[in-house]
Amino acid sequence: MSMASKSMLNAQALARSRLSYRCYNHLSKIHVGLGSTPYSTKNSKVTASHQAHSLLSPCKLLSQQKATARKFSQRSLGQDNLLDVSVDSSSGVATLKMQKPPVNSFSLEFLTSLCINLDKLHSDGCRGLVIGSSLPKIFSAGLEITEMYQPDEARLREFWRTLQEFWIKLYGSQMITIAAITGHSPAGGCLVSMCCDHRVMADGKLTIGLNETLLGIVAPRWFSDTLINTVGHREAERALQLGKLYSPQEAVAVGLVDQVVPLESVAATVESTMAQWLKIPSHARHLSKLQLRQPTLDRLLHTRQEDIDNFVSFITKESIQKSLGMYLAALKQRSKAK
Ligand SMILES: CCCCC/C=C\C/C=C\CC/C=C/CC(=O)SCCNC(=O)CCNC(=O)[C@H](O)C(C)(C)COP(=O)(O)OP(=O)(O)OC[C@H]1O[C@@H](n2cnc3c(N)ncnc32)[C@H](O)[C@@H]1OP(=O)(O)O
Repeated sequence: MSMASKSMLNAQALARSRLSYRCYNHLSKIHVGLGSTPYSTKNSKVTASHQAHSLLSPCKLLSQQKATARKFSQRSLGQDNLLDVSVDSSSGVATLKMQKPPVNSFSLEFLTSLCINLDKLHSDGCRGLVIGSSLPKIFSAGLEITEMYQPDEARLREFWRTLQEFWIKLYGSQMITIAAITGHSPAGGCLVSMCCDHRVMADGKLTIGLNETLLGIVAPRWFSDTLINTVGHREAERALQLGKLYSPQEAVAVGLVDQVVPLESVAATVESTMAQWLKIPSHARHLSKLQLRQPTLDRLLHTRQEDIDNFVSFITKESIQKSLGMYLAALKQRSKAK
């Protein structure tokens, strides 16, 4: 699709959009709440009135996110249930499974839904969060490349702002966060898992890493900061330049993931790790996390607009668009050849 026709479609979508945030929120299968509020769990049933309650209850949203949801909700209407979220009533631990076939790539709508759900879980008082995937062999393929290829600029800006928002929320989250990496986790997928406090990866023919340079693009500073904080400066230096995708065994050896276990043991390992973390006084644990992560968070928080401008100016360069186009074509070709 040409840039002009993509812009026109986006303009039409914006003009048509009459949907409220409440409609948007129906996209996610979420019924959460703690204490006296009803919620859906593996252990408890959800009644119709419970569902109505959770769908109607107001969420704490930044005004930016509300605007995003209103602006672009039309496009996301065809995609149901991007996330499967449940809360265990006894432990207060939420499980959020990404289910956006084929590869859980982060589009604007998906990122918005993730932000909304993080806010909701936090405001409902969840103590822990497990992030996983419902798709076999895929954690997440990272950013939706078509968001960056021949983009509409307004949408591109919103896309990046929402990614920043998601990273800020997750990296500094008060909840104990554990990534259950049961599939490939390149680029943005790796970033999301690195935002978590602990990573459990399935063994097998899977890869994880920041491979941006293989696409001809550069991981922004906050991606590389996150990697440096995870694996150390020297390893990050090599990995970022080479666009290194690690096998699970390589990833555990450099500390990119904390545990590698057989696929069938991932859930139990995550559960027992979470149980251990839950024993630590929450306030002290979160403050300790922030002591280490706040400087990294601040770096982006103080330069958000500049970061968006840099991203837009970089990604819309003709040479970068050409690289992205070639990478996308190669992906499609490989997929067709299977
Ligand atoms: C000095 C100046 C500095 C300035 C810096 C400023 C700003 C920074 C600028 C830019 C940074 C932007 C950051 C980007 C981070 C990213 O996340 S980019 C995305 C990177 N992701 C990848 O490279 C993963 C690509 N995908 C794969 O390798 C494989 O799909 C997989 C994940 C390993 C799964 O393999 P599998 O065999 O199961 O599936 P297929 O390959 O067959 O794919 C199925 C289907 O999905 C499509 N697809 C795959 N990944 C993506 C994607 N990320 N986005 C969109 N579409 C994707 C694939 O094309 C197939 O489609 P189909 O052919 O239509 O079936």
